Amino acid sequence: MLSLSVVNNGNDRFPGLEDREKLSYTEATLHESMRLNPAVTIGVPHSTTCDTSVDYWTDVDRFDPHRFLDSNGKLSPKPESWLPFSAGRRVCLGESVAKPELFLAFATLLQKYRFKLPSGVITKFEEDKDTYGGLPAKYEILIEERYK
Ligand code: HEM
Repeated sequence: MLSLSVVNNGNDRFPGLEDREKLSYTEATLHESMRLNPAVTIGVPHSTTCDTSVDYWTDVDRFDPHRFLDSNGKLSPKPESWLPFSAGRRVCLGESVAKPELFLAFATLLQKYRFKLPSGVITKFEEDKDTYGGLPAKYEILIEERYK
């Protein structure tokens, strides 16, 4: 598995789409984030879709990017129960645009910054009940520059 620091190669370039296949863990992390907190709600509570159903995933509420990787650390084929872009007639027409864009933004942020939890802060993966659209509940994070 290649790390973002290898892609960084002395901080002289941003991650590109050519790195996508090599950065399987980064891609798997995005998949897992979208499984638990999809960016688009589809008119039914996310808890009723198979992305978060105990019938389709082991330890369904645990954040674990490894569920999208094979034994060699490569990205596995997309599971049928992974549906942040929906499926069938109403499938998202922008999936092939959104996924590479998300990869570039996420990989660039992770390459430049280190994201940490301040001591004593606990992550909250449940939805913020005060906002519409399934946004995650608010909690503090620390962001540090990796290279100065
Ligand atoms: C992370 C980003 C995105 C996610 C998670 C997402 C997810 C979805 C979902 C779940 C639906 C189905 C909604 C429903 O059935 O009610 C949908 C529909 C759609 N999406 Fe996206 N989307 C994303 C980005 C985009 C982008 C960037 C575009 C355009 C370039 C796009 C274009 C569309 C269109 C046109 C539909 C309607 C398809 C139809 O009903 O015929 N989406 N999207």
